[in-house]
Amino acid sequence: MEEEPTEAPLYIHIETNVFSYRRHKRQKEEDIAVCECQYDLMDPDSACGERCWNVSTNTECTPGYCRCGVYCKNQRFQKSQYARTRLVKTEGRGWGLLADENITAGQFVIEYCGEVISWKEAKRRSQAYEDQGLTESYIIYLNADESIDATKKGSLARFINHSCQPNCETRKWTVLGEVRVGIFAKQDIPIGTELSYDYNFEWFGGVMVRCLCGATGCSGFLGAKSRGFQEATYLWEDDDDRFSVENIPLYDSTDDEHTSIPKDTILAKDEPVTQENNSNVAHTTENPEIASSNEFTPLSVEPLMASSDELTPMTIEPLIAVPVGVDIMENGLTEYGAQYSDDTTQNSMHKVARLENQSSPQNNNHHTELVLVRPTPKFRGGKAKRGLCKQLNVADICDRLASAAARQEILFCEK
Ligand SMILES: C[S@@+](CC[C@H](N)C(=O)[O-])C[C@H]1O[C@@H](n2cnc3c(N)ncnc32)[C@H](O)[C@@H]1O
Repeated sequence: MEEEPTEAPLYIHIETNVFSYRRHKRQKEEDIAVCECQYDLMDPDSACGERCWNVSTNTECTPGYCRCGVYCKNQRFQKSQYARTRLVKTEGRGWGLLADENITAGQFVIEYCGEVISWKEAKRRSQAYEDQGLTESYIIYLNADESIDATKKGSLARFINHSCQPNCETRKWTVLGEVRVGIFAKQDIPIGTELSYDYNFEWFGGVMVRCLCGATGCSGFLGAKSRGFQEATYLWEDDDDRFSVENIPLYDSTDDEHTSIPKDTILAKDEPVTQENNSNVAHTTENPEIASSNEFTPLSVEPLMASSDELTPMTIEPLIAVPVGVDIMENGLTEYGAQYSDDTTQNSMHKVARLENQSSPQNNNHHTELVLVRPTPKFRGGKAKRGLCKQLNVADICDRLASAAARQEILFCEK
């Protein structure tokens, strides 16, 4: 079925994300999540294994801040601890990536690296690639604001094809303050098997690609279940809010809305692309000691903006701390307590991360609503800034309401 590669695809091979439109974030010390693991020679899992807090929140340990030191096993993105893989030419689906060793369920296979770009830029590039007649798409969503474009620069993950019955999945991890996207094995994968994941959540919109994955129950097109696809093919009713902003999940791995751009994404004809480490046969990705960084995101959501002359001054309360602590009990339930205080910023962040995380790696089937626990904003002098209350002009607001009933209701309440 598979042929050996004949000619090397053109792209620049990278093993760390490239930041094209903004700087790489610098992690502040107070934002570093420090776990409680301590290496015990007799217990290999003690060095940041499944029981590590950071692992359970999809956060990598920060070197220098983990007591397990060099034994810490939770720095896989940072150390590019990839599975061994190699390129193959497939029939009808271009290049693909094979497992070049037996991979076990849950194993980190490879990071999806590319250029981290804004959502706007992704949209622009997607159109440009399409206009250039490029037939493969390499842009995936990292989060609501950013995408990863592996069209010109990327890791071998860019060659992983879609399947409606995939053996891998994407997961987002926070690494040194940046979100990054990893491909993880959903099941044991024997050597020589083609790797695949479901593009359904990553489709960006645009040209439809007929899916040739061959799976029973194949959805027919790449990303056919994605929001982008449905938006492009569905006739909207006015009151249809299935894809309203409120319904857009916050970021996360296998279940959230990644997006791969439409089909025609690729290299500018006038900008030839080169491949570092150029080889036209197999690329292996075993343990390169290089760091990388980034992740996916969904949806084309136009910001809800109004021009200033349409707006009545409103009371704007800063988002202030919910005065409770939140904890996850061992059984996965959420526990609320009164342990929140100004100096628990780090803890709160950790807890939020833990909540977010429940819907991904180890608990992919358990979707938990995100409970947002925002730390009280700190200001110089250590005092929290409280709400700035401006007076609402209720009559003016009412003037702008189409419904008389709503106007009356508001005026009545205001009285
Ligand atoms: C991220 S690239 C995957 C690598 C690509 N095959 C290559 O040669 O570089 C995504 C593109 O591969 C093709 N592709 C991936 N999975 C496919 C599938 N199941 N059926 C048809 N085409 C597929 C589509 O053209 C898609 O835009």
